[in-house]
Amino acid sequence: MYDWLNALPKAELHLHLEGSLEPELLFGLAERNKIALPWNDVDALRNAYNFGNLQEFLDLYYAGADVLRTEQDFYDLTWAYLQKCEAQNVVHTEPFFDPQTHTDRGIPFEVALRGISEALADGRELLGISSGLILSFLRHLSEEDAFKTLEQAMPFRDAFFAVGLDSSEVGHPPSKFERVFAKARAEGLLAVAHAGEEGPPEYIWQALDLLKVSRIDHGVRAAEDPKLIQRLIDEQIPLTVCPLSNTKLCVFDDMSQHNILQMLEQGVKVTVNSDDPAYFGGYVTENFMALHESLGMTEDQARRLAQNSLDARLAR
Ligand SMILES: Nc1ncnc2[nH]cnc12
Ligand SMILES: [Zn+2]
Repeated sequence: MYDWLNALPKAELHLHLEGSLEPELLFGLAERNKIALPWNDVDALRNAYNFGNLQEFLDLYYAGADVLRTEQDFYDLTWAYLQKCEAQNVVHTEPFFDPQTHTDRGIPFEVALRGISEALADGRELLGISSGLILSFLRHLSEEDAFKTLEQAMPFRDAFFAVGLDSSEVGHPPSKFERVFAKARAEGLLAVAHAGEEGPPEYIWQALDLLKVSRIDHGVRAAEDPKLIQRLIDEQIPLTVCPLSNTKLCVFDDMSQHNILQMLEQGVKVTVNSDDPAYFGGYVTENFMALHESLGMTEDQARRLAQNSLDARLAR
């Protein structure tokens, strides 16, 4: 089944580039940039990948991203991810880039963006993988900070097709960024947002009504609100679901409890994605495989999930 799932053409619509930083590359970049790490070796770092919730993961994820310093580092990170895409027949990808993770440490916006954009261009040319980049705001930071980030991005407007919203969800509702998203949309950017990962269904309503998103990232807590589920079905709003992420971050205690196939059968436009594959134990194919092993996902269901991902592409 693994090889069959791997060969299925698919799109990835929920991937944080910083979350694809494998421990081996992390150690390699630390050595190249002469950065001392708090872990003795790759195995010690991997052993730290035990998370009780989203925040515990984010603390390690931001610490890991500190090894990314130069344009070449961002190129290497993105290129390594694209090679995984090629190996798993991911024909199209729409990754997130969180500039604040880097600008707050003194890395210029354009250094990170240039490395990422060059790798995506090479991915198109050399691997035939189409892509579009999402400028994502860190929601634990202020509205003012997000406005500043949007302003920094404007000289590079054409490098992005959408804005997104990620990081610590609870306590940072979409409403906090209503005005920033309005400005981004006025610039012609589309909008997506993480909502209903750890946060309540109300955050999904806000993302739809206040941020006017075209897609919801995660959204698994929509299942608690039948009216919301009906709206997602009626309007065919895609959810970018990340099964291995949800179990690693204890959104579900076990994969056997995941609700993605239930939503699929209800008619919700759900897709399968890897979120932060280096930290959660696998890329897109491993996420599909986990659904097969723990939930009995059939080939027909896998085909529909893959087709949903191709239908839900926003970058052209
Ligand atoms: N799963 C996730 N939720 C929110 N922010 C993130 N940043 C990276 N991964 C994330
Ligand atoms: Zn995410």
